[in-house]
Amino acid sequence: MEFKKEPVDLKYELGDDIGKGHFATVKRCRERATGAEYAAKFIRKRRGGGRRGAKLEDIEKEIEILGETSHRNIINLYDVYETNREVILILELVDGGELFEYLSAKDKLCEEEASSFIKQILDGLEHLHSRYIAHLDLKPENILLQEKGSTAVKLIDFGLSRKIGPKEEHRALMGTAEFVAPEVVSFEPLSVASDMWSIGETYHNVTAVNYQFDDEYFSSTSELAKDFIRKLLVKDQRKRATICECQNHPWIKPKEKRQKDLRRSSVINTEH
Ligand SMILES: Cc1ccnnc1
Repeated sequence: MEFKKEPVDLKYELGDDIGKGHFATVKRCRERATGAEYAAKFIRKRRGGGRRGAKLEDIEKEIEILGETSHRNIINLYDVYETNREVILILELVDGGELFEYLSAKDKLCEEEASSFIKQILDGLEHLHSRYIAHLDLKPENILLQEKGSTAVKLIDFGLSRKIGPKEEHRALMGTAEFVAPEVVSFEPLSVASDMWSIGETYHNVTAVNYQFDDEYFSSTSELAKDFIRKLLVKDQRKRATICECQNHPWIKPKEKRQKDLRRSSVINTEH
C-alpha cells in the first residue's frame, strides 16, 4: 500500500494530544485549507528486530479494515501519510469522551437510554460482523461519544481488529485482560463472537464466567437487561448470543409497549 510521503503538517495544523492507541498517539488537527477538524493518529513503525512499534503489516490491516467500513457508529478514515518512523492516519475527530464515563457520571440512568446506547454499539458491530470483521479490543476507552453533549456513539481503535471468516481460525493472545473473552485467555480460536463477550463484559466486572449480579447494582435493573447480558457472558462462544440475536432481544427491540414501559420504569444505579 502506498501512503502520502509529503509532511503531514503541510496540509494539517497539529494540535494537542487527545488519546493513545497501540504504539500510537492521537492528536487533534485542523485542515489548513478548510478549518475542518480531524484526529491524526501517529503509529510508530517497528524497526529492526525490536518489539516496540507496530508491524507495518498490522498497520496496513487496520487501514484496510477501516477502508472497508462506512457506518455512523464506526470511526471514519480520511487519509494516510508515512514517514520513515511512523504511519499517520487522518481520522474523524471523536472527542466526546468515553461513553461509559458519561453513563457513570449520571446519578440515575434509565434503561431506555442505556439500551439506546447499546443499540448503537450493536449497529456498529453488526456492520463489522456482517463483513467478518472482529474488533477484538472492545472496551470503554474504545467506545466514545462523537462530541461533548452528543449521544452519537463511535467505535474506535481498530489496531487489533481482524477479518475472521466463518471457517477461519485465528488465535492470538491480545486485547485488554479485563474485557477479553474466555477464548482469548485460553488461546482458543477467536471469532466475531469474541466481541459479543466484550460488550456484555463492558457492563460488568466479571470475575469469572460464573458472575453474580451484585444486588446493590442490579436491584432495580429489569430482568430483560439482566437476561440480555446473561446471554452475552457465555463461555462457549458457539452458544453466546450473536449480533442478530442481540438486535432482536426484547431489551433492545421491545416486542410490545409493555416491555418499553418495563424498561422505562426501572433504572440502573450507576453509583460506584
Ligand atoms: C482518540 C481518538 C481517535 C480517533 N479520533 N478521535 C479521537
